[in-house]
Amino acid sequence: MPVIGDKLRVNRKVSRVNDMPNDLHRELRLKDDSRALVRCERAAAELRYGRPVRILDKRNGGCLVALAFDATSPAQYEAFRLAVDDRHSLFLTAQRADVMGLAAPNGALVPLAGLDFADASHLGYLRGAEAPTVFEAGYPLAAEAAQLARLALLLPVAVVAEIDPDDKSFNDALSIELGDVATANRFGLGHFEIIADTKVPLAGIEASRFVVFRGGLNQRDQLAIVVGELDMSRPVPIRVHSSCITGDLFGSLKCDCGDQLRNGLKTLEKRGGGVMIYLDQEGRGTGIGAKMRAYHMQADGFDTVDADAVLGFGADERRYETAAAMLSKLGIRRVELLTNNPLKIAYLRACGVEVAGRSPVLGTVTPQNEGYLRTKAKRAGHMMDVDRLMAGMK
Ligand SMILES: Nc1nc2c(ncn2[C@@H]2O[C@H](COP(=O)(O)OP(=O)(O)OP(=O)(O)O)[C@@H](O)[C@H]2O)c(=O)[nH]1
Ligand SMILES: [Zn+2]
Repeated sequence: MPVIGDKLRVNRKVSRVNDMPNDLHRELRLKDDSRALVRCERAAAELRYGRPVRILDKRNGGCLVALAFDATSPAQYEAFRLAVDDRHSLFLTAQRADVMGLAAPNGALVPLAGLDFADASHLGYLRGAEAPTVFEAGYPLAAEAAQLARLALLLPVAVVAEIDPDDKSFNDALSIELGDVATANRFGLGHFEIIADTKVPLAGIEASRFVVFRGGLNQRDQLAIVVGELDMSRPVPIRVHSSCITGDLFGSLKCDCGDQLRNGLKTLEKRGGGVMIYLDQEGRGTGIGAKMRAYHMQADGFDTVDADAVLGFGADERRYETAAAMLSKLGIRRVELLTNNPLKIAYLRACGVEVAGRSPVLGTVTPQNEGYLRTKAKRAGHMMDVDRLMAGMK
């Protein structure tokens, strides 16, 4: 791959730009969409440190100041409460509101006046919280705050207060604009460069290369493992796998991910060639922290979907623009997808990938993962017959 060549080209460009200061400024200026992306990334970092962020509705002149409750300390909560004169509310997603018995399809805003940090925690994400008697329907600025928290891999629960856009008390808070998170998601996931393409022989699969992509949201590096030779004249066998640290790496018995990863690679090898796209989407896009909190509830009998809903998440928070962009960069248009998940097929198609066929990819049923597999089949429509799998094991 011409990675070193690419680097040289970039260096030549930089030195040319250095000779011409005006062009340098033009090169470094951000375009509108990437401005939204960078605003979101910076603001997400602020939220993770428990700092407030302003969300502006430029069209209607509104302004909301928000904290991600998940990353807020009691002291930060108290400072915020004082700064907004107790006019703060907790924004809960529609899923969390539903768990609490509130009919709020756009999410719910629960006034927090008089409630302390522990009360707010109960309302925000803990189990068995009593439904509040007073709440308002959510609105887009508040929902944007929760989406930004989600982007920061925090629970989608925001402490919010409306302020006058000219209010100076939050002057040093970073601002995003309404709609920025959607723009960031759209724009941020489609732009990739291959920065390395290196042979890494795997046990039993010696002909494999690790291709590293850079770009997208947070400029996070993403990985494709190319097995054997790709035959582009036919649909290319592809596994799009979301990371599961517990299963892929440590052999957790609670899911089938590790088996699917290894069986998927074996299948690609048997077919003579294919690609494993390994996406940085731990816990169906909720992050390892939320996934472990959800596991904690599963130990008490919640299934995987209900546990995620308690934390405010939808049944599947993943996105596949990244996978589509990686496939396109590899020159792959038509694929045979190794999956049991009908939604994954639908999402990839919606992102422009031509899914010409599907093959199942299965793992072993264990006493610890049986419930999880049944839930996948029952609630997410996975094409997998758990009883047959178990009968086959006997
Ligand atoms: N939130 C949450 N995520 C989980 C749980 N168990 C596994 N996961 C995540 O679920 C995802 C599974 O990803 P995949 O194997 O790509 O996809 P899939 O939806 O099972 O579909 P297949 O293509 O048929 O395997 C990974 O991101 C895991 O980390 C759980 O109990 N809760
Ligand atoms: Zn797993």
